[in-house]
Amino acid sequence: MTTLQQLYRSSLSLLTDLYQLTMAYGYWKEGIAEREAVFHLYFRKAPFKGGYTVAAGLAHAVEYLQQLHFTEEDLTYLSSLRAGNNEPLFEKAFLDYLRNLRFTCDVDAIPEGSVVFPSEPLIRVRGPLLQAQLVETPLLTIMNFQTLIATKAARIKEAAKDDLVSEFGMRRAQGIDGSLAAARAAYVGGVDATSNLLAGKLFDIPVSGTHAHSWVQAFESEADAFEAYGKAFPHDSIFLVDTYNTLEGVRHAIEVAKKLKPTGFKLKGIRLDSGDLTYLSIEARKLLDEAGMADTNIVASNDLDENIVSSLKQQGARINVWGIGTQLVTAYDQPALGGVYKLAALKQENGEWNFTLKLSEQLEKTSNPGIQQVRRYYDAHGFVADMIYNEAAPLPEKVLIVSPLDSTRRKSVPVGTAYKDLLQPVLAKGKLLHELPDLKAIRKHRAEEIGKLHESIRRLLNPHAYPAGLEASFHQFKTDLVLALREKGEEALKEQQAQ
Ligand SMILES: Nc1ncnc2c1ncn2[C@@H]1O[C@H](COP(=O)(O)OP(=O)(O)OP(=O)(O)O)[C@@H](O)[C@H]1O
Ligand SMILES: O=P(O)(O)OC[C@H]1O[C@H](OP(=O)(O)OP(=O)(O)O)[C@H](O)[C@@H]1O
Ligand SMILES: O=C(O)c1cccnc1
Repeated sequence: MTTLQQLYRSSLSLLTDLYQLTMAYGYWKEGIAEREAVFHLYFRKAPFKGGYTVAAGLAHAVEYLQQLHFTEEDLTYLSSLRAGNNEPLFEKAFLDYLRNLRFTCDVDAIPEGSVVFPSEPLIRVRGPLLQAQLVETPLLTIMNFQTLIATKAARIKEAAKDDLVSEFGMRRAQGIDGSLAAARAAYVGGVDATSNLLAGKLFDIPVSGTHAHSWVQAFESEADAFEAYGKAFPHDSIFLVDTYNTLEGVRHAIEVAKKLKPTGFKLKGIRLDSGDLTYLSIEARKLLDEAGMADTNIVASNDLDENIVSSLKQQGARINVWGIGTQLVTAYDQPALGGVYKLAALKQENGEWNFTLKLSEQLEKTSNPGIQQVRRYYDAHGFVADMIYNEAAPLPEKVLIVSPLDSTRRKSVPVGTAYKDLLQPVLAKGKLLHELPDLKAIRKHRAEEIGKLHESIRRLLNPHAYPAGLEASFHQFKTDLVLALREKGEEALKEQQAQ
Protein backbone atom coordinates (compact mmCIF):
# COMPACT_ATOMS: atom_id res chain seq x y z
CA MET A 1 0.00 0.00 0.00
CA THR A 2 1.29 3.49 -0.74
CA THR A 3 1.77 5.92 2.15
CA LEU A 4 -1.21 7.98 1.04
CA GLN A 5 -3.41 4.88 1.05
CA GLN A 6 -2.10 3.84 4.47
CA LEU A 7 -3.06 7.25 5.74
CA TYR A 8 -6.46 7.61 4.26
CA ARG A 9 -8.43 5.05 2.29
CA SER A 10 -8.27 3.22 -0.98
CA SER A 11 -9.70 6.03 -3.10
CA LEU A 12 -8.76 9.69 -2.92
CA SER A 13 -10.64 10.50 -6.10
CA LEU A 14 -13.23 12.68 -4.40
CA LEU A 15 -10.48 14.72 -2.80
CA THR A 16 -10.99 17.44 -5.37
CA ASP A 17 -13.19 20.44 -6.06
CA LEU A 18 -16.70 19.83 -7.35
CA TYR A 19 -15.93 21.88 -10.43
CA GLN A 20 -13.37 19.35 -11.62
CA LEU A 21 -16.21 16.82 -11.83
CA THR A 22 -18.68 19.23 -13.43
CA MET A 23 -16.07 20.18 -16.06
CA ALA A 24 -15.27 16.50 -16.59
CA TYR A 25 -18.96 15.87 -17.18
CA GLY A 26 -19.11 18.80 -19.59
CA TYR A 27 -16.05 17.60 -21.56
CA TRP A 28 -17.60 14.15 -21.73
CA LYS A 29 -20.94 15.47 -22.98
CA GLU A 30 -19.19 17.68 -25.56
CA GLY A 31 -17.27 14.67 -26.81
CA ILE A 32 -13.89 16.29 -26.08
CA ALA A 33 -12.94 14.29 -22.97
CA GLU A 34 -10.24 12.42 -24.86
CA ARG A 35 -8.77 15.46 -26.65
CA GLU A 36 -5.05 15.66 -25.94
CA ALA A 37 -4.21 18.48 -23.57
CA VAL A 38 -1.13 19.82 -21.81
CA PHE A 39 -1.25 21.43 -18.37
CA HIS A 40 1.63 22.82 -16.32
CA LEU A 41 1.90 23.24 -12.57
CA TYR A 42 4.03 26.21 -11.54
CA PHE A 43 4.19 29.05 -9.03
CA ARG A 44 4.57 32.77 -9.67
CA LYS A 45 6.73 34.04 -6.85
CA ALA A 46 9.40 32.53 -4.62
CA PRO A 47 8.07 32.31 -1.06
CA PHE A 48 9.46 34.21 1.96
CA LYS A 49 10.95 36.88 -0.35
CA GLY A 50 13.65 34.29 -0.98
CA GLY A 51 15.96 33.78 -3.92
CA TYR A 52 15.05 30.15 -4.60
CA THR A 53 12.40 27.52 -3.98
CA VAL A 54 12.81 23.80 -3.26
CA ALA A 55 10.44 21.51 -5.20
CA ALA A 56 8.77 18.88 -3.01
CA GLY A 57 5.78 16.55 -3.01
CA LEU A 58 6.29 14.75 -6.31
CA ALA A 59 6.31 11.24 -4.82
CA HIS A 60 2.91 11.88 -3.23
CA ALA A 61 1.58 13.49 -6.41
CA VAL A 62 2.59 10.43 -8.40
CA GLU A 63 1.07 8.07 -5.83
CA TYR A 64 -2.12 10.05 -6.07
CA LEU A 65 -2.21 9.91 -9.88
CA GLN A 66 -1.54 6.21 -9.98
CA GLN A 67 -4.33 5.35 -7.56
CA LEU A 68 -6.88 7.51 -9.40
CA HIS A 69 -10.09 5.49 -9.71
CA PHE A 70 -13.65 5.93 -8.56
CA THR A 71 -14.92 3.24 -6.19
CA GLU A 72 -18.55 2.17 -5.97
CA GLU A 73 -18.81 4.27 -2.79
CA ASP A 74 -17.48 7.33 -4.63
CA LEU A 75 -19.93 6.77 -7.47
CA THR A 76 -22.85 6.30 -5.08
CA TYR A 77 -22.01 9.64 -3.52
CA LEU A 78 -21.73 11.34 -6.93
CA SER A 79 -25.05 9.81 -7.98
CA SER A 80 -26.64 11.35 -4.87
CA LEU A 81 -25.75 14.91 -5.94
CA ARG A 82 -28.71 16.87 -7.29
CA ALA A 83 -28.99 19.68 -9.83
CA GLY A 84 -31.13 22.80 -9.27
CA ASN A 85 -34.20 21.02 -10.63
CA ASN A 86 -33.60 18.11 -8.24
CA GLU A 87 -32.63 15.77 -11.06
CA PRO A 88 -29.30 13.91 -10.64
CA LEU A 89 -26.38 16.26 -11.30
CA PHE A 90 -24.53 13.62 -13.34
CA GLU A 91 -26.22 11.17 -15.70
CA LYS A 92 -25.68 7.47 -15.15
CA ALA A 93 -23.69 6.90 -18.35
CA PHE A 94 -21.11 9.43 -17.11
CA LEU A 95 -20.79 7.61 -13.80
CA ASP A 96 -20.23 4.39 -15.79
CA TYR A 97 -17.50 6.24 -17.68
CA LEU A 98 -15.93 7.28 -14.38
CA ARG A 99 -16.11 3.69 -13.07
CA ASN A 100 -13.68 2.61 -15.80
CA LEU A 101 -11.52 5.70 -15.68
CA ARG A 102 -7.81 5.21 -14.96
CA PHE A 103 -5.05 7.79 -15.22
CA THR A 104 -3.36 7.37 -18.61
CA CYS A 105 -1.54 10.70 -19.04
CA ASP A 106 2.18 11.27 -19.56
CA VAL A 107 3.72 13.10 -16.65
CA ASP A 108 7.06 14.89 -16.73
CA ALA A 109 8.39 16.53 -13.60
CA ILE A 110 11.35 18.29 -12.06
CA PRO A 111 12.86 15.91 -9.49
CA GLU A 112 12.03 16.51 -5.84
CA GLY A 113 14.64 18.49 -3.98
CA SER A 114 15.58 20.52 -7.07
CA VAL A 115 15.83 24.28 -6.79
CA VAL A 116 13.20 25.92 -8.96
CA PHE A 117 12.13 29.42 -9.95
CA PRO A 118 8.89 31.25 -10.76
CA SER A 119 7.00 30.21 -13.92
CA GLU A 120 8.95 26.96 -14.30
CA PRO A 121 6.63 23.97 -14.66
CA LEU A 122 7.30 21.60 -11.75
CA ILE A 123 4.91 19.09 -13.32
CA ARG A 124 3.68 18.78 -16.89
CA VAL A 125 0.64 16.60 -17.55
CA ARG A 126 -0.13 15.59 -21.11
CA GLY A 127 -3.05 13.37 -22.04
CA PRO A 128 -6.84 13.23 -22.29
CA LEU A 129 -8.33 16.61 -21.40
CA LEU A 130 -10.79 15.21 -18.86
CA GLN A 131 -8.12 13.36 -16.88
CA ALA A 132 -5.51 16.09 -17.04
CA GLN A 133 -8.12 18.57 -15.76
CA LEU A 134 -9.50 16.33 -13.02
CA VAL A 135 -6.18 16.12 -11.15
CA GLU A 136 -5.63 19.87 -10.87
CA THR A 137 -6.74 20.37 -7.29
CA PRO A 138 -5.02 17.42 -5.58
CA LEU A 139 -1.79 18.06 -7.48
CA LEU A 140 -1.84 21.64 -6.26
CA THR A 141 -2.73 20.63 -2.69
CA ILE A 142 0.23 18.29 -2.55
CA MET A 143 2.83 20.35 -4.40
CA ASN A 144 1.96 23.79 -3.04
CA PHE A 145 2.26 22.81 0.60
CA GLN A 146 5.26 20.53 0.42
CA THR A 147 7.21 22.92 -1.80
CA LEU A 148 6.44 25.77 0.59
CA ILE A 149 7.55 23.85 3.68
CA ALA A 150 10.64 22.38 2.01
CA THR A 151 11.68 25.91 1.09
CA LYS A 152 11.11 27.16 4.63
CA ALA A 153 13.15 24.25 5.97
CA ALA A 154 15.97 24.98 3.51
CA ARG A 155 16.07 28.58 4.74
CA ILE A 156 16.17 27.44 8.36
CA LYS A 157 18.98 25.04 7.54
CA GLU A 158 20.78 27.84 5.71
CA ALA A 159 20.66 29.83 8.96
CA ALA A 160 21.53 26.90 11.23
CA LYS A 161 24.47 25.87 9.01
CA ASP A 162 25.96 22.61 10.34
CA ASP A 163 23.82 22.48 13.50
CA LEU A 164 21.14 19.83 13.80
CA VAL A 165 17.56 20.97 13.29
CA SER A 166 14.56 18.99 14.52
CA GLU A 167 10.99 19.68 13.42
CA PHE A 168 8.73 20.05 16.49
CA GLY A 169 5.60 21.45 14.83
CA MET A 170 2.88 18.81 14.92
CA ARG A 171 0.86 20.42 17.71
CA ARG A 172 0.62 23.70 15.80
CA ALA A 173 0.27 22.24 12.29
CA GLN A 174 -2.70 22.76 9.99
CA GLY A 175 -4.42 19.52 10.94
CA ILE A 176 -3.34 15.92 10.79
CA ASP A 177 -2.22 15.81 7.18
CA GLY A 178 -0.61 19.22 7.58
CA SER A 179 1.64 17.81 10.28
CA LEU A 180 2.62 14.73 8.29
CA ALA A 181 3.17 16.46 4.97
CA ALA A 182 5.12 19.20 6.75
CA ALA A 183 7.37 16.68 8.48
CA ARG A 184 8.15 15.03 5.15
CA ALA A 185 8.69 18.30 3.31
CA ALA A 186 10.83 19.74 6.11
CA TYR A 187 13.04 16.66 5.86
CA VAL A 188 13.32 17.14 2.09
CA GLY A 189 14.25 20.77 2.75
CA GLY A 190 17.06 19.88 5.12
CA VAL A 191 15.92 19.46 8.72
CA ASP A 192 17.47 16.39 10.30
CA ALA A 193 14.67 14.85 12.37
CA THR A 194 11.06 15.14 13.45
CA SER A 195 9.25 14.69 16.75
CA ASN A 196 6.25 13.30 14.82
CA LEU A 197 6.35 9.54 15.25
CA LEU A 198 3.87 8.66 12.52
CA ALA A 199 5.86 10.75 10.04
CA GLY A 200 8.97 8.90 11.23
CA LYS A 201 7.30 5.55 10.58
CA LEU A 202 5.61 6.40 7.28
CA PHE A 203 8.48 8.27 5.67
CA ASP A 204 11.50 6.78 7.42
CA ILE A 205 12.57 10.09 8.99
CA PRO A 206 14.80 9.98 12.12
CA VAL A 207 12.79 10.88 15.23
CA SER A 208 14.10 12.88 18.17
CA GLY A 209 12.84 14.69 21.23
CA THR A 210 13.33 15.94 24.76
CA HIS A 211 10.60 16.23 27.43
CA ALA A 212 7.92 18.78 28.32
CA HIS A 213 7.54 21.16 31.25
CA SER A 214 4.80 18.87 32.61
CA TRP A 215 7.47 16.22 33.30
CA VAL A 216 9.26 18.62 35.63
CA GLN A 217 5.99 19.80 37.18
CA ALA A 218 4.99 16.21 37.92
CA PHE A 219 7.85 15.80 40.47
CA GLU A 220 8.59 17.34 43.86
CA SER A 221 11.63 19.10 42.49
CA GLU A 222 13.33 19.75 39.16
CA ALA A 223 16.30 17.63 40.22
CA ASP A 224 13.99 14.68 41.03
CA ALA A 225 12.41 15.02 37.60
CA PHE A 226 15.80 15.04 35.84
CA GLU A 227 16.99 12.07 37.87
CA ALA A 228 13.92 10.00 37.04
CA TYR A 229 14.20 10.79 33.35
CA GLY A 230 17.92 10.13 33.40
CA LYS A 231 17.38 6.70 34.94
CA ALA A 232 14.85 5.82 32.26
CA PHE A 233 17.04 7.14 29.41
CA PRO A 234 20.70 6.92 30.39
CA HIS A 235 21.94 7.62 26.84
CA ASP A 236 19.18 9.82 25.42
CA SER A 237 18.34 12.43 28.04
CA ILE A 238 17.92 16.05 27.07
CA PHE A 239 16.67 17.97 30.11
CA LEU A 240 14.37 20.96 29.65
CA VAL A 241 15.90 23.44 32.07
CA ASP A 242 13.62 26.49 32.00
CA THR A 243 10.54 25.41 33.96
CA TYR A 244 11.46 27.60 36.97
CA ASN A 245 14.80 29.34 36.47
CA THR A 246 16.95 28.46 33.49
CA LEU A 247 20.45 28.73 34.94
CA GLU A 248 19.33 27.00 38.16
CA GLY A 249 17.92 24.35 35.86
CA VAL A 250 21.31 23.95 34.18
CA ARG A 251 22.94 23.51 37.60
CA HIS A 252 20.39 20.84 38.53
CA ALA A 253 21.02 19.07 35.23
CA ILE A 254 24.77 19.04 35.96
CA GLU A 255 24.27 17.76 39.52
CA VAL A 256 22.03 14.94 38.31
CA ALA A 257 24.44 14.05 35.50
CA LYS A 258 27.28 13.81 38.04
CA LYS A 259 25.17 11.76 40.44
CA LEU A 260 24.12 9.27 37.76
CA LYS A 261 27.53 9.09 36.07
CA PRO A 262 28.63 5.94 37.96
CA THR A 263 25.58 4.13 36.50
CA GLY A 264 26.80 4.84 32.96
CA PHE A 265 24.59 7.90 32.48
CA LYS A 266 25.69 10.56 30.02
CA LEU A 267 23.71 13.77 29.56
CA LYS A 268 23.02 14.22 25.87
CA GLY A 269 21.76 17.77 26.13
CA ILE A 270 19.81 20.50 27.81
CA ARG A 271 16.98 22.46 26.20
CA LEU A 272 16.31 26.19 26.57
CA ASP A 273 12.74 27.21 25.77
CA SER A 274 12.41 30.83 26.95
CA GLY A 275 14.28 33.99 27.82
CA ASP A 276 17.26 35.51 26.07
CA LEU A 277 18.59 32.50 24.23
CA THR A 278 21.97 34.09 23.50
CA TYR A 279 22.73 35.03 27.06
CA LEU A 280 21.34 31.81 28.51
CA SER A 281 23.16 29.56 26.04
CA ILE A 282 26.49 31.31 26.67
CA GLU A 283 26.07 30.99 30.43
CA ALA A 284 24.85 27.40 30.15
CA ARG A 285 27.83 26.51 27.96
CA LYS A 286 30.20 27.94 30.56
CA LEU A 287 28.58 25.92 33.36
CA LEU A 288 28.60 22.71 31.31
CA ASP A 289 32.19 23.18 30.17
CA GLU A 290 33.35 23.92 33.73
CA ALA A 291 31.70 20.65 34.77
CA GLY A 292 33.64 18.76 32.09
CA MET A 293 30.53 18.30 29.97
CA ALA A 294 31.77 19.96 26.78
CA ASP A 295 29.97 17.48 24.57
CA THR A 296 26.54 18.04 26.15
CA ASN A 297 24.42 19.69 23.48
CA ILE A 298 22.49 22.90 23.95
CA VAL A 299 19.13 22.68 22.26
CA ALA A 300 16.94 25.75 21.84
CA SER A 301 13.27 26.14 21.00
CA ASN A 302 10.68 28.92 21.37
CA ASP A 303 9.00 30.22 18.26
CA LEU A 304 12.19 30.17 16.23
CA ASP A 305 12.50 30.80 12.52
CA GLU A 306 15.41 31.33 10.12
CA ASN A 307 15.72 35.02 11.00
CA ILE A 308 15.94 34.45 14.75
CA VAL A 309 18.34 31.53 14.28
CA SER A 310 20.52 33.74 12.10
CA SER A 311 20.43 36.56 14.60
CA LEU A 312 21.17 34.28 17.55
CA LYS A 313 24.19 32.88 15.73
CA GLN A 314 25.40 36.37 14.91
CA GLN A 315 25.02 37.32 18.57
CA GLY A 316 27.33 34.43 19.47
CA ALA A 317 24.71 32.09 20.97
CA ARG A 318 26.20 28.71 21.91
CA ILE A 319 23.25 26.67 20.69
CA ASN A 320 24.07 23.68 18.49
CA VAL A 321 20.67 21.97 18.09
CA TRP A 322 17.47 23.75 17.08
CA GLY A 323 13.90 22.59 17.72
CA ILE A 324 11.59 24.41 15.33
CA GLY A 325 7.83 24.03 15.25
CA THR A 326 5.12 26.57 14.52
CA GLN A 327 7.02 28.87 12.19
CA LEU A 328 8.22 25.96 10.07
CA VAL A 329 5.18 23.73 9.70
CA THR A 330 2.71 26.57 9.20
CA ALA A 331 5.10 28.61 7.03
CA TYR A 332 4.00 31.37 9.38
CA ASP A 333 5.17 34.37 7.37
CA GLN A 334 3.74 33.06 4.10
CA PRO A 335 1.17 30.36 4.60
CA ALA A 336 0.57 29.48 0.92
CA LEU A 337 2.77 29.13 -2.13
CA GLY A 338 0.15 30.16 -4.68
CA GLY A 339 1.07 27.55 -7.27
CA VAL A 340 -1.31 27.17 -10.21
CA TYR A 341 -2.12 24.56 -12.85
CA LYS A 342 -2.89 25.97 -16.28
CA LEU A 343 -3.95 24.61 -19.65
CA ALA A 344 -1.28 25.50 -22.22
CA ALA A 345 -2.05 23.37 -25.27
CA LEU A 346 -5.03 21.52 -26.72
CA LYS A 347 -5.10 19.38 -29.86
CA GLN A 348 -7.63 20.47 -32.45
CA GLU A 349 -9.81 18.10 -34.46
CA ASN A 350 -7.37 18.50 -37.35
CA GLY A 351 -4.59 17.13 -35.10
CA GLU A 352 -2.79 20.45 -34.74
CA TRP A 353 -1.93 22.00 -31.40
CA ASN A 354 -3.74 25.07 -30.25
CA PHE A 355 -1.50 26.86 -27.75
CA THR A 356 -3.59 28.60 -25.14
CA LEU A 357 -3.06 31.03 -22.31
CA LYS A 358 -5.00 32.74 -19.59
CA LEU A 359 -4.92 36.53 -19.99
CA SER A 360 -4.59 38.79 -17.02
CA GLU A 361 -4.23 42.50 -16.44
CA GLN A 362 -1.24 41.59 -14.29
CA LEU A 363 1.65 40.41 -16.44
CA GLU A 364 2.76 37.86 -13.85
CA LYS A 365 -0.68 36.26 -13.93
CA THR A 366 -0.79 35.70 -17.69
CA SER A 367 0.05 32.02 -18.16
CA ASN A 368 2.52 30.64 -20.71
CA PRO A 369 1.29 28.77 -23.80
CA GLY A 370 2.97 25.77 -25.43
CA ILE A 371 4.50 22.47 -24.39
CA GLN A 372 7.06 23.71 -21.95
CA GLN A 373 10.44 22.43 -20.85
CA VAL A 374 13.00 24.07 -18.57
CA ARG A 375 16.63 24.15 -19.63
CA ARG A 376 19.19 24.88 -16.94
CA TYR A 377 22.62 26.14 -18.00
CA TYR A 378 25.55 25.57 -15.69
CA ASP A 379 29.31 25.89 -15.50
CA ALA A 380 32.00 24.60 -13.16
CA HIS A 381 30.90 27.02 -10.43
CA GLY A 382 27.21 26.19 -10.50
CA PHE A 383 23.93 27.16 -12.10
CA VAL A 384 24.07 30.04 -14.58
CA ALA A 385 20.52 30.56 -15.84
CA ASP A 386 17.21 28.79 -16.53
CA MET A 387 15.24 29.03 -19.74
CA ILE A 388 11.63 27.99 -20.27
CA TYR A 389 11.02 27.04 -23.88
CA ASN A 390 8.36 25.50 -26.06
CA GLU A 391 9.29 21.95 -27.04
CA ALA A 392 6.90 22.14 -29.94
CA ALA A 393 8.82 24.95 -31.66
CA PRO A 394 12.37 24.96 -33.07
CA LEU A 395 15.03 26.41 -30.76
CA PRO A 396 17.34 29.08 -32.17
CA GLU A 397 21.03 28.28 -31.82
CA LYS A 398 21.77 31.55 -30.01
CA VAL A 399 20.22 31.44 -26.57
CA LEU A 400 18.59 34.59 -25.25
CA ILE A 401 16.53 34.49 -22.07
CA VAL A 402 13.91 37.17 -21.43
CA SER A 403 12.58 37.93 -17.96
CA PRO A 404 8.84 37.08 -17.88
CA LEU A 405 8.08 40.21 -15.86
CA ASP A 406 10.32 42.73 -17.60
CA SER A 407 11.13 42.07 -21.26
CA THR A 408 13.96 44.58 -21.18
CA ARG A 409 15.85 42.29 -18.82
CA ARG A 410 17.63 39.71 -20.98
CA LYS A 411 20.48 37.30 -20.60
CA SER A 412 22.36 35.65 -23.40
CA VAL A 413 24.03 32.32 -22.83
CA PRO A 414 27.16 31.57 -24.88
CA VAL A 415 26.76 28.80 -27.46
CA GLY A 416 28.22 25.57 -26.09
CA THR A 417 27.30 26.23 -22.41
CA ALA A 418 26.47 22.95 -20.67
CA TYR A 419 22.82 22.37 -19.84
CA LYS A 420 20.27 19.87 -18.67
CA ASP A 421 16.53 19.76 -19.26
CA LEU A 422 14.81 19.67 -15.88
CA LEU A 423 11.45 18.09 -16.66
CA GLN A 424 12.02 14.35 -16.75
CA PRO A 425 9.57 11.64 -17.79
CA VAL A 426 7.92 10.06 -14.73
CA LEU A 427 4.73 8.42 -16.03
CA ALA A 428 4.12 7.25 -19.58
CA LYS A 429 0.43 6.65 -20.30
CA GLY A 430 -0.06 6.51 -16.53
CA LYS A 431 2.66 3.88 -15.91
CA LEU A 432 5.62 4.62 -13.68
CA LEU A 433 8.76 4.61 -15.79
CA HIS A 434 11.20 4.10 -12.93
CA GLU A 435 11.18 4.02 -9.13
CA LEU A 436 11.25 7.51 -7.67
CA PRO A 437 14.20 8.33 -5.39
CA ASP A 438 13.77 7.77 -1.65
CA LEU A 439 13.90 10.65 0.83
CA LYS A 440 17.60 10.21 1.56
CA ALA A 441 18.44 10.54 -2.14
CA ILE A 442 16.09 13.52 -2.44
CA ARG A 443 17.87 15.22 0.47
CA LYS A 444 21.24 14.61 -1.10
CA HIS A 445 19.97 16.07 -4.37
CA ARG A 446 18.59 19.14 -2.54
CA ALA A 447 21.92 19.76 -0.80
CA GLU A 448 23.80 19.49 -4.10
CA GLU A 449 21.35 21.77 -5.86
CA ILE A 450 21.49 24.51 -3.23
CA GLY A 451 25.27 24.17 -3.24
CA LYS A 452 25.25 25.17 -6.93
CA LEU A 453 23.53 28.49 -6.27
CA HIS A 454 25.62 31.59 -5.81
CA GLU A 455 25.73 32.84 -2.20
CA SER A 456 23.98 36.03 -3.24
CA ILE A 457 20.95 33.97 -4.33
CA ARG A 458 21.03 31.82 -1.18
CA ARG A 459 21.12 34.67 1.29
CA LEU A 460 18.00 35.08 3.38
CA LEU A 461 17.65 38.83 3.15
CA ASN A 462 17.17 40.64 -0.17
CA PRO A 463 18.72 37.92 -2.31
CA HIS A 464 19.96 38.57 -5.80
CA ALA A 465 17.55 37.41 -8.54
CA TYR A 466 18.62 34.24 -10.34
CA PRO A 467 18.30 34.67 -14.11
CA ALA A 468 15.29 32.59 -15.11
CA GLY A 469 12.97 33.44 -17.96
CA LEU A 470 11.49 32.64 -21.33
CA GLU A 471 13.47 31.76 -24.43
CA ALA A 472 13.30 34.90 -26.64
CA SER A 473 11.31 33.43 -29.57
CA PHE A 474 8.94 31.80 -27.08
CA HIS A 475 8.55 35.15 -25.32
CA GLN A 476 7.75 36.76 -28.69
CA PHE A 477 5.22 34.00 -29.49
CA LYS A 478 3.52 34.60 -26.14
CA THR A 479 3.51 38.38 -26.64
CA ASP A 480 1.92 37.98 -30.10
CA LEU A 481 -0.71 35.64 -28.67
CA VAL A 482 -1.51 38.08 -25.85
CA LEU A 483 -1.84 40.95 -28.35
CA ALA A 484 -4.08 38.87 -30.64
CA LEU A 485 -6.30 37.81 -27.74
CA ARG A 486 -6.56 41.39 -26.47
CA GLU A 487 -7.48 42.59 -29.97
CA LYS A 488 -10.11 39.87 -30.24
CA GLY A 489 -11.50 40.94 -26.86
CA GLU A 490 -11.65 44.58 -27.93
CA GLU A 491 -13.41 43.72 -31.21
CA ALA A 492 -15.98 41.63 -29.38
CA LEU A 493 -16.55 44.49 -26.97
CA LYS A 494 -17.01 46.99 -29.85
CA GLU A 495 -19.48 44.62 -31.56
CA GLN A 496 -21.42 44.31 -28.32
CA GLN A 497 -21.51 48.09 -27.88
CA ALA A 498 -22.66 48.58 -31.51
CA GLN A 499 -25.68 46.26 -30.99
N1 LIG B 1 18.76 36.94 21.99
C1 LIG B 1 17.67 36.92 21.24
N2 LIG B 1 17.61 37.62 20.10
C2 LIG B 1 16.52 37.62 19.32
N3 LIG B 1 15.42 36.91 19.60
C3 LIG B 1 15.42 36.16 20.71
C4 LIG B 1 16.53 36.12 21.58
N4 LIG B 1 16.22 35.29 22.60
C5 LIG B 1 14.99 34.81 22.37
N5 LIG B 1 14.49 35.32 21.24
C6 LIG B 1 13.18 35.09 20.60
O1 LIG B 1 12.32 36.10 21.03
C7 LIG B 1 10.96 35.70 20.87
C8 LIG B 1 10.18 36.17 22.05
O2 LIG B 1 10.43 35.45 23.17
P1 LIG B 1 9.53 35.72 24.43
O3 LIG B 1 10.21 36.73 25.23
O4 LIG B 1 8.10 35.92 24.02
O5 LIG B 1 9.60 34.37 25.06
P2 LIG B 1 9.72 34.17 26.56
O6 LIG B 1 8.84 35.09 27.28
O7 LIG B 1 11.14 34.20 26.90
O8 LIG B 1 9.20 32.72 26.62
P3 LIG B 1 7.76 32.17 27.04
O9 LIG B 1 6.73 33.21 26.64
O10 LIG B 1 7.65 30.92 26.22
O11 LIG B 1 7.87 31.96 28.49
C9 LIG B 1 11.01 34.19 20.68
O12 LIG B 1 10.72 33.94 19.31
C10 LIG B 1 12.43 33.82 20.98
O13 LIG B 1 12.89 32.72 20.20
O1 LIG C 1 7.88 27.13 19.62
P1 LIG C 1 7.79 26.21 18.46
O2 LIG C 1 8.76 26.53 17.39
O3 LIG C 1 6.40 26.03 17.97
O4 LIG C 1 8.32 24.77 18.98
C1 LIG C 1 7.53 23.86 19.64
C2 LIG C 1 7.13 24.34 21.02
O5 LIG C 1 6.25 23.39 21.51
C3 LIG C 1 6.51 23.23 22.88
O6 LIG C 1 5.90 24.25 23.57
P2 LIG C 1 4.52 24.20 24.31
O7 LIG C 1 3.47 23.45 23.56
O8 LIG C 1 4.75 23.74 25.68
O9 LIG C 1 4.13 25.72 24.32
P3 LIG C 1 4.95 26.99 24.71
O10 LIG C 1 6.35 26.60 25.06
O11 LIG C 1 4.87 27.84 23.48
O12 LIG C 1 4.21 27.56 25.87
C4 LIG C 1 8.01 23.39 22.95
O13 LIG C 1 8.41 23.68 24.24
C5 LIG C 1 8.32 24.45 21.97
O14 LIG C 1 8.37 25.71 22.58
O1 LIG D 1 10.69 16.80 22.00
C1 LIG D 1 10.53 18.00 22.23
O2 LIG D 1 11.31 18.67 22.92
C2 LIG D 1 9.35 18.70 21.64
C3 LIG D 1 8.46 18.07 20.83
C4 LIG D 1 7.40 18.75 20.32
C5 LIG D 1 7.24 20.08 20.63
N1 LIG D 1 8.10 20.69 21.43
C6 LIG D 1 9.15 20.03 21.93
